[in-house]
Amino acid sequence: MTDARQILARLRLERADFSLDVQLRLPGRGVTALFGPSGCGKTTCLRAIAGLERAAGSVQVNGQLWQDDATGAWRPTHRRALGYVFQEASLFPHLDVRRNMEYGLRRVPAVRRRVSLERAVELLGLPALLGRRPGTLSGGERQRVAIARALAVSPDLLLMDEPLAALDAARKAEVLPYLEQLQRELDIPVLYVSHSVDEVARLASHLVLLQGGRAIASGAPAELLVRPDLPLARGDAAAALVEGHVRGWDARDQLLSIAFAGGELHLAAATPRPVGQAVRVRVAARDVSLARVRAEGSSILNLLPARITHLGPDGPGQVLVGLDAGGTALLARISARSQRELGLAVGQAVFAQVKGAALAD
Ligand SMILES: Nc1ncnc2c1ncn2[C@@H]1O[C@H](COP(=O)(O)OP(=O)(O)OP(=O)(O)O)[C@@H](O)[C@H]1O
Repeated sequence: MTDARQILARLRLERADFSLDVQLRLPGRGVTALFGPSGCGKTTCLRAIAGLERAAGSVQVNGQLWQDDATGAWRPTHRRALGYVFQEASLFPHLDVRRNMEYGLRRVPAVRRRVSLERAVELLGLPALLGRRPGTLSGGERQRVAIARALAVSPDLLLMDEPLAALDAARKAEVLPYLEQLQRELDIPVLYVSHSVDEVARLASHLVLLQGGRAIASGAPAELLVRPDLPLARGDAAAALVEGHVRGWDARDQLLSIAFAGGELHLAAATPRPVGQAVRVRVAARDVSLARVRAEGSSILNLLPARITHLGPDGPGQVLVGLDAGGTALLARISARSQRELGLAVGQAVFAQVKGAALAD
């Protein structure tokens, strides 16, 4: 990584039945998702970076040293320029939305204010809610206030701990576009704890996989999601992330065409998207079948020439197949019988038949 903007953290911490031992080198911009099963240490990592938990090691955020045990440097949490958003918004019930936001601002010197309160209010769509008390807001609205409050302190790093986990699907869908918007509009790096692959696929530009207090992989989501040696590529939820751009929309058939390195994908879509817009498409492994020859007279719209890069068992009677479609990695989950009957082997050219695909955003 040559970019001077980096987040570096070396964190070691021992508990009775848990130990954290990670060395993170993360991009100093964009959204980095910390992903892993319950109890793997995601929250502990975030809290240690914030200085809420005392881990041994060092923390450096885009050139600012927050902790360095080698020199004894330690900035307490209130002197780290960070915003923290929790699963549940912890707002003062007796203050209206504006006062809740102003409360967090008292400690921020005027010279450090890069994001104005008005800007944060506007980015999270809150102008109409400023006079309301938290008790009168929906869960999604409360969480938007919590995010705006964290932004208004002009943080150098925004830490978000499962900010959508307490919301139902409809409220999640309401808040997600705001998270995307603030990512587009503000240049503030975000560490985002999640155990939802959907959120990672949609928001993350970098992904760290944690397991048992260790970082087992760190890299681009599209690469890690399909790595057969990692848990994400296993099981029924496995899906590849295809990065491409909108080529067009067919109004009669309500189909969106997405161009990507391996060809073109057609997705059902009721509304058009601007031509040229960058999009991510999720292609579930179970929605990809394989053929040795180009199928004729098939109802499958998406047929992509690909080469097999990996073959391995994945559960009873199932095989995970890694594919390279013109430089884009895909996964297929097929039956062991099909693999045998088709005589599939690594290196072979096949046609990937994609039955379904969905925009990740
Ligand atoms: N205050 C604490 N005291 C003792 N053990 C703790 C404390 N907080 C967390 N732990 C333990 O440390 C380990 C890591 O917890 P952590 O909350 O970081 O996991 P997580 O990946 O964020 O989990 P989840 O997805 O369930 O929130 C777990 O075994 C947990 O039980």
